Amino acid sequence: MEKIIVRGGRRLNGSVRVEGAKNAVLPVIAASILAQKGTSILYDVPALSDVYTICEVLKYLNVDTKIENKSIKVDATKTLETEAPFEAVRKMRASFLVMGPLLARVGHSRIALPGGCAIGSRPIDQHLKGFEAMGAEVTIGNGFIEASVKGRLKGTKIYLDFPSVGATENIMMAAVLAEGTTVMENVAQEPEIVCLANYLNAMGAKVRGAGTGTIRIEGVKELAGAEHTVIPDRIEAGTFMVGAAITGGNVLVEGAVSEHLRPLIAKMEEMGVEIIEEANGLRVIGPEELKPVDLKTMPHPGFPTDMQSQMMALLLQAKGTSVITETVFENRFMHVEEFRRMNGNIKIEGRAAIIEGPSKLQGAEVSATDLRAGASLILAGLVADGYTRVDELKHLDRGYVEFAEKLAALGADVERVKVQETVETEEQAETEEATVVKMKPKFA
Ligand SMILES: CC(=O)N[C@H]1[C@@H](OP(=O)(O)OP(=O)(O)OC[C@H]2O[C@@H](n3ccc(=O)[nH]c3=O)[C@H](O)[C@@H]2O)O[C@H](CO)[C@@H](O)[C@@H]1O
Ligand SMILES: C=C(OP(=O)(O)O)C(=O)O
Repeated sequence: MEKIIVRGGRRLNGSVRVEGAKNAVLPVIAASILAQKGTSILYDVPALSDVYTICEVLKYLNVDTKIENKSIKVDATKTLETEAPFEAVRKMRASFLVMGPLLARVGHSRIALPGGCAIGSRPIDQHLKGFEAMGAEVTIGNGFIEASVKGRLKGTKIYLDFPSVGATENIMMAAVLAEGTTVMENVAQEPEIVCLANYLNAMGAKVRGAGTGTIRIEGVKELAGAEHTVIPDRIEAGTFMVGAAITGGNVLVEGAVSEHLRPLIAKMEEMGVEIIEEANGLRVIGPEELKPVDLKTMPHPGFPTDMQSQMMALLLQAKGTSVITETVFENRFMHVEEFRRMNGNIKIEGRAAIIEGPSKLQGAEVSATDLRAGASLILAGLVADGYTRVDELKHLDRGYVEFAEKLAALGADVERVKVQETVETEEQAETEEATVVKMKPKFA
């Protein structure tokens, strides 16, 4: 079993470069399926387990991918398969994003139902509503969702009940090859949507309005592979910004785009954190004392749910009471129990978490309940007394490249180790200690 072990007490100093965004690269790789001719080359691709997972899904669909040095070549010119089995979809819900492109290009797709996940039930009704509105017939059975259309999908007007990021992306990818014009309303406005639209347009699509509440797509007959650079990861950037703030450090987060981080910057400044825009990123300087704030997670440009647990770690260090309300996911407070193990003073009331600070955090054995929780527990460990050991790193590896190594380069006392649990009998337990072997992360 692997763990990250942190010893609290060091300030972060120096600079760190953010990777390409996980939540942008996954839909972009899925969109590559739409290219009937030519090869796509994507740049600034992060070495995350999720990227390998989506490439595995593409392999089932007979799409070739080749990862090389932060770039990836995607060739979708062979005859496509249209079925993605559960073993491909279970690791990552974003695998479902292949449905829109398949439906658009070959008129059929059968994808295993993604199933539940640590942060809530996460239905896909809005994706399906969009496909059906464009003329697809959707059936659900035996753990699969099957969608098919005779001929091409038809452009239409679609109003989403909620600005779902995944539904906006999936429907947008379906609509680019539809006959006629599709107008999507109440859509997600996240920077990752704009990144996807730019890639689709580079492939020959006609998408307008991405980044606003209404997207208008004129369907085209064919798309070709294109080159595209993935935007910087605003959540990884935000995580390091919190790292600087929580330790009272001074860190330049290279590649952080202030426009993408407005809600986080606003809240951190309210807390007394100094954030300076520099030519190549954002400099974050932690104050001696942090002020409490209230925040509510919302679709972009509201406060991102993917930064909720990191902000909770920070608010545990603020002097006074803060309230975080989670409105995007129904069950995204699993990390609270883990923070409590570290002596964090947090109460849950429905969708709100009430945080009393400053909590004198103590190192403890904790589990990453999801990928952001993993990062947040490590952040809390940076200021806790003694050693914090975080396990379930498979979640962390979905969203962070070399997280421990990057923190160590900023001066944190942190390392990733492999713990070989060799203890088999009680007798052995008295004589043998678990062996700790330092190792590089799996996806470096
Ligand atoms: C790979 C990726 O980009 N993941 C991000 C994406 O996830 P994802 O695309 O899954 O998130 P959505 O925006 O779709 O989900 C937001 C909310 O809408 C609900 N919903 C969604 C679709 C649907 O058909 N029906 C429905 O009810 C979900 O259950 C959830 O409560 O956006 C989330 C919200 O910013 C982020 O936390 C995730 O990191
Ligand atoms: C919830 C997240 O991702 P996913 O939608 O891939 O589970 C996340 O990135 O925090």
